[in-house]
Amino acid sequence: MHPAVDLPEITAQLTGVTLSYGRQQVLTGLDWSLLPGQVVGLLGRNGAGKTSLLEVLLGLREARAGQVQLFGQAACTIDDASRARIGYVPQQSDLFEGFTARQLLAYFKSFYPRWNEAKVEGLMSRWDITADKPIARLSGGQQQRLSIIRALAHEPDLLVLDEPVASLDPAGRRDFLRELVGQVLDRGTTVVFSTHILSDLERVAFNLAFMSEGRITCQAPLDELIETVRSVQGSRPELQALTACLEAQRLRNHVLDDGLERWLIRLPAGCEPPPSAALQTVNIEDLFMELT
Ligand SMILES: Nc1ncnc2c1ncn2[C@@H]1O[C@H](COP(=O)(O)OP(=O)(O)OP(=O)(O)O)[C@@H](O)[C@H]1O
Repeated sequence: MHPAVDLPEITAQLTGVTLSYGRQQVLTGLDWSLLPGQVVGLLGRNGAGKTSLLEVLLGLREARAGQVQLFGQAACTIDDASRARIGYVPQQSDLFEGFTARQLLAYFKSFYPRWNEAKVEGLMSRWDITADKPIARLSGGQQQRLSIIRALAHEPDLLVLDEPVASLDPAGRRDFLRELVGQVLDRGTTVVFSTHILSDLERVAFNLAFMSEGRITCQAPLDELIETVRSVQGSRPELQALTACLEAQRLRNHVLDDGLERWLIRLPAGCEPPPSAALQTVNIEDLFMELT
């Protein structure tokens, strides 16, 4: 008999998730898992379904089919103690505009067993948010920062951010990313956030999850993708033979005007293809264009 192994609890697990709005199918049998301490940048074109996916993940929207588990419970019926382990910054800020920042934070503090006042005070002063001004009179970027502070304050185990940096200036984005990384290193928080700003992802070398046609089509650390994904051109039989010989996985293929094809392939770890294979390296923008 094997000794019992203490496996870490999976933060979130989605299996065969399907979601439609009327006749429009947005999630199509999507599988995804998030592990403790993972920082995942969710990438997809406008309208790909990122917000819908994050809402389903959090149990805010019910999938038509499939299973969504959060901390080992069904996401739609999660208990209060587990819900308190989640921090969420939605794309549309839901701050109460009549409140001041101080009133808003005091209100939310009352819901959580854990609340890091020192972190709140530190971020409020570093991010230049006036505590006693009505939220409606803060700028869009300041409101977004306040929303991020609110989500970080109770030290969540899962932090979900839907385009959190959209209205932040470059200095604000850099500071936010530093805070995010600090959060993960200090507490092992699982973080998932959607973004269109690829340079921010390059700075932190997160895991990237690419969304296309209602599914997560590829997820891996950025540096691993840069190391292993290649573009190659040739006739279909040549490319078939090459990928078989290298034991590579085909991620995408395009038929070119001259009858040749261009394939995006993923090499197995440690594979060193011969120079004659003429493989081209790719960058993060190529990955976005090809995989979303
Ligand atoms: N409440 C809704 N009712 C009907 N259709 C919706 C609803 N919410 C989203 N959609 C549609 O579902 C699709 C996916 O939308 P979603 O907002 O999830 O995409 P997204 O990837 O977050 O987009 P973006 O990058 O532009 O924010 C879109 O075609 C959108 O029009």
